Amino acid sequence: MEAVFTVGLTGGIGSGKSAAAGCFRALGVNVVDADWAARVVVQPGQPALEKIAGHFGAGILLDSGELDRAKLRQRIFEDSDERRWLENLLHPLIREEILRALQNGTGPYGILESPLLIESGQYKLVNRICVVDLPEELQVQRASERDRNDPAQIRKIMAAQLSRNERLAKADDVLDNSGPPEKLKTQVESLHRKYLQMAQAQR
Ligand SMILES: CC(C)(COP(=O)(O)OP(=O)(O)OC[C@H]1O[C@@H](n2cnc3c(N)ncnc32)[C@H](O)[C@@H]1O)[C@@H](O)C(=O)NCCC(=O)NCCS
Ligand SMILES: Nc1ncnc2c1ncn2[C@@H]1O[C@H](COP(=O)(O)OP(=O)(O)OP(=O)(O)O)[C@@H](O)[C@H]1O
Repeated sequence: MEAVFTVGLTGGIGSGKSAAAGCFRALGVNVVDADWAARVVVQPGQPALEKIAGHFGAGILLDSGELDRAKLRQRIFEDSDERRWLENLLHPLIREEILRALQNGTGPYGILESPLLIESGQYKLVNRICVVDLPEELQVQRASERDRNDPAQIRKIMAAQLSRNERLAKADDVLDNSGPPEKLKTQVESLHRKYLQMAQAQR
């Protein structure tokens, strides 16, 4: 099967990946979300969920049998060994789910939206890297407002991700999301024109 031209869309927690992805979707692009794939692989009945309950104890599940995400979030960002254990289990499964969704999608090109595009090796699945960028303080502010989360926990999560400069060093394209949403949309529209041409040229 022909590989579809694919752009990796990345940025730290609360950077505005979902906002940018929404603009690309509105333009008809097939957007695959790694956070969505990460949820699919731990649905009740999936072997990974049983392994998580075996490792962290049955208390990591809600009464409904679903994963208690808030509890697991607390555990893995307190303890980097536990986080690595979870990543070793989930990242290969997430990768398979992403590949399936990219191959099944329609649209002129694909976008893989992922917070850990570079860290997890998922960048190997894409032709280009687009980074959603903003100052780290603004990132903490937006992420903690959205999740009604303690800024200290957001900082712990950021500590498990690349720094702003490390991420920017890997970028082929940058979306500046320090301004209002309308400015992000204009930048997406301009990148979309460029990606359409690149996808066309690859065929
Ligand atoms: C710990 C979990 C259960 C918390 O779930 P919760 O619903 O609270 O958050 P959600 O999944 O929406 O993630 C929110 C954000 O946290 C950050 N994040 C999640 N996992 C990680 C990680 N392993 N390392 C660094 N940042 C992470 C990302 O910026 C992500 O967008 C969940 O994030 C998880 O299963 N993480 C491990 C799988 C993974 O690495 N996912 C990242 C996408 S590949
Ligand atoms: N330009 C902007 N101006 C103001 N608020 C914004 C802007 N862009 C995004 N936001 C808000 O900031 C928060 C984080 O944005 P978003 O959910 O798109 O980030 P994300 O990168 O997808 O985060 P995560 O990695 O946690 O999924 C949301 O509440 C969103 O509505």
